[in-house]
Amino acid sequence: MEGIEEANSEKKLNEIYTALYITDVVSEEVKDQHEVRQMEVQWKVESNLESIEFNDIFKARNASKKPRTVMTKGIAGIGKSVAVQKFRLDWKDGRANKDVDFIFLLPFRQLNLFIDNKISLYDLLLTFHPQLRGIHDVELLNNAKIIFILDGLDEFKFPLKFAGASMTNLRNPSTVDVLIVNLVRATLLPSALIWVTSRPAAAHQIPARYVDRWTEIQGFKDKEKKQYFRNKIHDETIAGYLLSRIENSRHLYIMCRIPVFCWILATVILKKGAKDKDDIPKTLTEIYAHFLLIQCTRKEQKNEDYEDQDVLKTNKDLILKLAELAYRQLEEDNILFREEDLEECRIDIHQDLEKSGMCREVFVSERLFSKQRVYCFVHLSIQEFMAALFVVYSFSTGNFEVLKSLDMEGQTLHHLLQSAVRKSLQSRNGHLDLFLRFLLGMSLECNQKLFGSLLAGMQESKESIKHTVQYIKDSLSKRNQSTERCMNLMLCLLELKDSSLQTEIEAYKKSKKILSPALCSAIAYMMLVAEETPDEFDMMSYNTTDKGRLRLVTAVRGCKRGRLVNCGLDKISCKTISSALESESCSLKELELSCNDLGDDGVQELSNGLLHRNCKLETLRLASCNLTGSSYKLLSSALEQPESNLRELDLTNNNLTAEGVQLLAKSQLNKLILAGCNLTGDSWRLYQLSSTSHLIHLDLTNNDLGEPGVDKLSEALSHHNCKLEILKLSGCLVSEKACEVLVSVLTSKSTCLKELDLSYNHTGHSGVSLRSKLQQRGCQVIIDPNTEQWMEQWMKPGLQKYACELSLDIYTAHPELKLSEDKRSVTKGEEEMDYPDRPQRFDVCPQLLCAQGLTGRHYWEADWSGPEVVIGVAYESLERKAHGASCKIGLNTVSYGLWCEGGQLSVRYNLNKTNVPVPKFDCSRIGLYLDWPAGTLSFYAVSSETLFHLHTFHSRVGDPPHPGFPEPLYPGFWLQDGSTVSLRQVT
Ligand SMILES: Nc1ncnc2c1ncn2[C@@H]1O[C@H](COP(=O)(O)OP(=O)(O)OP(=O)(O)O)[C@@H](O)[C@H]1O
Repeated sequence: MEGIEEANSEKKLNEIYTALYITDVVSEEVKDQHEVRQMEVQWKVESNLESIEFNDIFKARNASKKPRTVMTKGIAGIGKSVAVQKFRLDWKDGRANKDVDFIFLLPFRQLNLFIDNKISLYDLLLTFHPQLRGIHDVELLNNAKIIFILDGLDEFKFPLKFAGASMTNLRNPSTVDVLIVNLVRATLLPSALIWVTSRPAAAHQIPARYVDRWTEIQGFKDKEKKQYFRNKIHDETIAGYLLSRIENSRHLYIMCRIPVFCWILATVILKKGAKDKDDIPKTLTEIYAHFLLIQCTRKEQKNEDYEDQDVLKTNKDLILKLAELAYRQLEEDNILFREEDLEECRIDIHQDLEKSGMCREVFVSERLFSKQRVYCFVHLSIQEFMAALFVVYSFSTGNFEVLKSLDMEGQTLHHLLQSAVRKSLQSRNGHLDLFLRFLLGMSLECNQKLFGSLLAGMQESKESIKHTVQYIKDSLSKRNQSTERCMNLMLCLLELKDSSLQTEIEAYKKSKKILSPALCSAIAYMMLVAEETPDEFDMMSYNTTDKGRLRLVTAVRGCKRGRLVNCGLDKISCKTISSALESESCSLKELELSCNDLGDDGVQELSNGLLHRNCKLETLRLASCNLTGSSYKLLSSALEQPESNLRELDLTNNNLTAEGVQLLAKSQLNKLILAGCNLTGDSWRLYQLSSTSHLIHLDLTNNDLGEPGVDKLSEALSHHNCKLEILKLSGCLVSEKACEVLVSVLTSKSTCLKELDLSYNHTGHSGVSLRSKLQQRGCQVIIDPNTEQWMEQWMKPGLQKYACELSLDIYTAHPELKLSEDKRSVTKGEEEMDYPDRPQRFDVCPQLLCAQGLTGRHYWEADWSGPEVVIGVAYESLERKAHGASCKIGLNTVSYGLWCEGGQLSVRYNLNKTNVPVPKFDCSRIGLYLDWPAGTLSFYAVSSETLFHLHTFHSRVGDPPHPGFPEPLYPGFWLQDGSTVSLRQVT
């Protein structure tokens, strides 16, 4: 086979070798983070993971010490064996690793053959490298610089037991598994370097403590995919056509990162190219079926047109014998066969193998050992394909005897497929995953046609396919399924051309069931490979845990609008998002990351993507993300890029410094939201901001600008550059006097302004006058009723202006909650109060609500003491009589809560729990700010007059401009025994 068999000719290997993308830092300790990135690279290999030159695999990186043992993982056919051969060849040709004395390549598939005998490491090396015979002094090996390459751990049939006794002597015989264990744990040849390769599911057989570096082969990047096909298909037209077809199909495009798949596809296309280029096979089964036909015609009908059915008829016997061999050996987990194995399947080594005009290339003889010949299929995936063919054929001819090991519970196709799914799920190393995909593919009527008379006996199968699809979906929902298994099951559905997949993903969204992290990985992957993806991806519509959400992040690159609000995103998620932004094919234009504690580290990661020339983002929302000064520096450098597309930025509820404002002033933004950013009248840069020629919409809601601020803004508004059309100064301490300044500026010259929001200020008569004057010029001015009552209230600084009067509602109080006379304080004791039964009373949960259902903007504070309390809000529909999560504040979709317990604080909504950073001061006073129309609820720890932002929830039930909460919200509390909560008078 190309790259392996023919590469016995080294020239061939140098010719066909196309650069592989190998990445670092895939340690088991960061497995979760890795899985996210793993999917990321599966989508498009152009991720921001650093790549490694494989010849440098043993070099120290980032000041760490040189690794002794390197594990390289990679899925089937990704190029592990080719990579290690090229590594050895480059060394042999003096192109790399010149200081190394010996490289010993020991493929596990061949090591299997030694398992029955005891052999010393020295003799084992002699068997593989007879040239060593001249070296009698074993000490020489001990002192030499040696690299052992142990290729294909997944193909080793025997467990590696690392707890066994050590051996140190090269000449002492032992079983080959013991030799490997001692090499890896450095008791044998401690100074030798070890490179192990494996398919992912089997890599864990070497404990993480013995592995110094984890790497992964990710396959071909885009450039290399193209290069591979151009090298392989010399006809420019066919190559160009194939590449454009691949680029148009997400599924094919993703598959083509896998070299073996490229090879098979190229072989098929080369043969079909002249004949039938409009019909590019798409699923794995289709492609391998075509490949089989081509292999069969290689010898006898080179370059001649052939009829598929004739080929199958002529070669039926041999195909079936090979298929039987493939299946029998797969059952045993065998990939190398001896002559007796072939004879058992009636394969005549001389005739059939010689003849293999039909299948010659499917076999390779490895005459490694003088006494025995061993064979294998040219690639394991072809054995997996042939094995599936044997199973389907046997089933179609009613030969159930040979299918005994599948433990079928009946004799229908559904029973067959179901037992195959079950078996593959039980497999320890995933060795039946690909087999299963082929088996399912072959059970489709449309694919059976490809096999003509071979599968003529198959019955109508639609019902069975329906049952099987359901069985796979049920298996996917099981909580203990690993990511790899889930992924394979999803790919099985693709192979079955199951059109309900998208509907299924929608059903997962609506389902009350908690989606496991593994299922989330699979869902994200499927969203990426789906030919049609939704315009919007809203993370909160999936019912899962933080871990699940981290896995879902990858899906963001497949849509135009990504909403990842309140998702507990961290630095790693930002890296994933960033690499999406860098990708040429990512169409993300709107990204909402509000209410995640990203901090400066998160923005640092994000800025790589924002700075990238491929970034197409137009809108970025980072409200309540705890950003500080350095975040603004990073953001502004991204915004200043001439090619930046970003036009809308929301920084609501972050602490924005004057320097931050100055930085943003240089941007090309059209819309900037700086609500609640702690700006004051002294933030003199405001002038700069509003006089930039790009800005059309500026929202400064809830900043204490006062007169000095309005003065500066007025100056900006009179600037000839100012193009502002919407200006929001709601809750900005705009007094009547300050408003007069606005009147004089805005009425003295022409203005672009179309909307001016002056609500929650005391603008008095000037406000009324401004409104009528600007109305005539086509500008809408929003002001509050001009009443004395509110005058004082709206001119209070900060959130105090929204202070509201609350009282505890005794009719909702649990019987063990004792209220104070003034209904502003509550304590949980053990004694039951004599409260009358009420439908609104909490019977089980020690909880109560306030009497006021809030809409509009409101601020209130509560003091708490005791072991544990929950402070939050709930809709009236919160359950009162039930046990469990449906009635407790914060554990369902109808309430939000801050849990205060000992020194810890966490916020909860439904399944989401986010620990919030605890400030240094005592957190016994909590402030809550509800902006009901905007759909935000913020929690603060209050110390003297300072508010420390803890967390903001964002409800986006409706679409802008009315995004807020759907119903009034009632403040409420849950108390543990001995705890007290008191509502404070906010002045
Ligand atoms: N770098 C490469 N350049 C060109 N072709 C490649 C490259 N790597 C792999 N191939 C093609 O893919 C085939 C499979 O590669 P290889 O056997 O190395 O995969 P593998 O990762 O070892 O797979 P498995 O886990 O199934 O053993 C090769 O025979 C060759 O045709």
